[in-house]
Amino acid sequence: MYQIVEEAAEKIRTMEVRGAARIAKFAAETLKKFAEAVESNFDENMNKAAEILLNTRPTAVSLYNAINYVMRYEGENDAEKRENAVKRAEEFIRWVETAHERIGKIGARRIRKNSVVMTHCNSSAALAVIKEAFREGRVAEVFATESRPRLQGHLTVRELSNAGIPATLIVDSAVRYFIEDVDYVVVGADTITANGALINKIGTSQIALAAKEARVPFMVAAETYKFSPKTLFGELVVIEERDASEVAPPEILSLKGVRVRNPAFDATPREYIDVIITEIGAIPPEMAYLVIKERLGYAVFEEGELKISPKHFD
Ligand SMILES: O=P(O)(O)OC[C@H]1O[C@H](OP(=O)(O)O)[C@H](O)[C@@H]1O
Repeated sequence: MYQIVEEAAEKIRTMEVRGAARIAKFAAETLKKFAEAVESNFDENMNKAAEILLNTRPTAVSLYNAINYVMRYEGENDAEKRENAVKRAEEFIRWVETAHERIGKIGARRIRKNSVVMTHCNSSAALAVIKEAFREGRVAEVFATESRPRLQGHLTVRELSNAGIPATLIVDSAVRYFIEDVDYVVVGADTITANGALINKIGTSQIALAAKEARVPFMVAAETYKFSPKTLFGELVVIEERDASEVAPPEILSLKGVRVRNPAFDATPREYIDVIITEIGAIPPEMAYLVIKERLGYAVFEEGELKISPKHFD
């Protein structure tokens, strides 16, 4: 029974399944399958499964929000709890599936005709905006960064090519070189904190700096389940540091006195962000607190532990 969960966790850890939205949806799908398979001790088994999924990648709060949403199931007995958990998992999956279309439409409106857009990594939310803007004649060309070390930029240019959108792939260090040719930066999010900071793929904050200097608007596309309720209570976002072997070959890793570091994400303060495009509207980063409160539900401390009861609006 735990095989479903262990295998899913491994796929998230190794990034076979990646991207903040995809891992969240995948976790909800996995919990749904697991709930359907649990025969007894529903609470105990579900808690264990949730824990295994949670301990895969620490940074994207979408994973936490997905698991938390499903785990707030209710019921008098195991059968009722199962039914409710499955229902909640399906609700969360629908939330993921419907958000992009709205984000695409809202985000596209912010982009003027024939613009050049720069994006980083591979974000399904940012691509939703770019693709819709292209359909409306607003995007003419896209600069996509390579996004070392995992090269998600290759996925992005492949996707752009499939959509017929002219794309230029650049190395991450060429961002400032090309920023003058760009009208907008559009990136995704792994987490938005209560104070409106963006946690996204390593290198995002450097792009934000270059964009600010060149007065290029910096837009973030983020579904509301990327907002972090935990940060409202002072918890800091854990930045995942991945294995050094993703960055350098063995002959470098074995050099005496040399350390190789591989943080996967960085933080961009809200001052660098013009707007966050969510499925409920284009909001300033200063409004993150309200999104967390209104959209993700209330949070309370119970026996010293933070408990969050997510709500969902259609
Ligand atoms: O949810 P969507 O918009 O698809 O992606 C959001 C973010 O998730 C990715 O992380 P990783 O590649 O899983 O480390 C990137 O940082 C990307 O910007």
